[in-house]
Amino acid sequence: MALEDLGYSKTLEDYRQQHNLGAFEVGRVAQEHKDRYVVVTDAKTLDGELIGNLRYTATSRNDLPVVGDWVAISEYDEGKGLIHAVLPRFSVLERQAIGKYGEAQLIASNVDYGLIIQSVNRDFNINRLERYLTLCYASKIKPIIVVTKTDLTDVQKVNVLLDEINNRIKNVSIVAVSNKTQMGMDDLKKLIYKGKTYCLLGSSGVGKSSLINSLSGAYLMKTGSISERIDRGKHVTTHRELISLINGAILIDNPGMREVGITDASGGLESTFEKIYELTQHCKFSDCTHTTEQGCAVISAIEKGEIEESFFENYLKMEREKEHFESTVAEKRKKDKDFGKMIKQYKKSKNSNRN
Ligand SMILES: Nc1nc2c(ncn2[C@@H]2O[C@H](COP(=O)(O)OP(=O)(O)OP(=O)(O)O)[C@@H](O)[C@H]2O)c(=O)[nH]1
Ligand SMILES: [Zn+2]
Repeated sequence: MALEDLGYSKTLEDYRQQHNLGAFEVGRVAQEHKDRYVVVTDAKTLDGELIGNLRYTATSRNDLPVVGDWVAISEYDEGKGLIHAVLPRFSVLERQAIGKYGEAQLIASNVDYGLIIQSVNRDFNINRLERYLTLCYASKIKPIIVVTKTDLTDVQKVNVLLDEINNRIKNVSIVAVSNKTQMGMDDLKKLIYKGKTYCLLGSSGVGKSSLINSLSGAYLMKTGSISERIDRGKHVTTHRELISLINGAILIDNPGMREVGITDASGGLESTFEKIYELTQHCKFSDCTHTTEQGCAVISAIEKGEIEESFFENYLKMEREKEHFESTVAEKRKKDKDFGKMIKQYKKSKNSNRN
């Protein structure tokens, strides 16, 4: 596959030349295992390992390749490659590291568009939609909202849902589709662009696997809830994380992506809740808490029906979470720093004892 079809760009090629990486091949990381990476180049698929220098100079796991990364690689043996460098990322998707609150873990990089999926039935939840939206904005991923399973309800109900989304969420494309009847799929396909990378965000069972099948034009994914799959006693046969879509686009679907929640969303909230940020500029008091103050522009907008109260409540909830997350990150950094200091002190005293 040509590198451009995998999403390779002139910016990356310029970087490669400027950093004397021209002697190596370039490829895109399609899978990440413990110490090995499956890398796709224009000619073949390589089983890549990191050169020692890359491993030892990495200051954190985030300096190591993730799915979606572009890397400089050389083939040293049939099908085996050495990864020399990770090219700059234009977007990263991260999530809170499991069991380590306040720490982010990279899931994928260089994603252009995030398809935020919700189904019209019980999954539909506008607050959660804003959560995924914020995650996209924080990750520099352009969001597209996809409402699935429209065949399960009537057109009017779908329109009510679409109105509800349109009232709260501005400047984002919204498409309603059915994987079953393929209704609306042509509209969605118009938003799938050549050489661009997509990811799917949404709860379990909303139809992500079915959508991959619809958008790849192939039966790549077994669908059905986890229990359905266990009943059938079968799992997805081939493990793919970098998937070719119609129109020459790419989709990243790795296990981490399916569990993504919200991590450090600073920056993202300003975009999702732009209207509220605008209003707060007009509050009478600069330290307004927007709860009981006279002259609060937010309260007044809610009273006038200009914004929904639930929209504001979701904003407050997410702001609080963000603050909590940021404070745990700060605490963790401080702890690490204190620990570093302690080690230094210990070494110093050991040295002076020796003298
Ligand atoms: N009626 C209807 N059913 C759908 C549609 N899309 C998916 N389904 C069904 O919903 C169930 C879940 O679909 P999946 O595509 O496996 O959902 P998923 O989001 O990939 O689920 P996880 O793998 O658990 O994350 C399956 O039984 C599908 O057949 C749709 O548009 N209409
Ligand atoms: Zn206020």
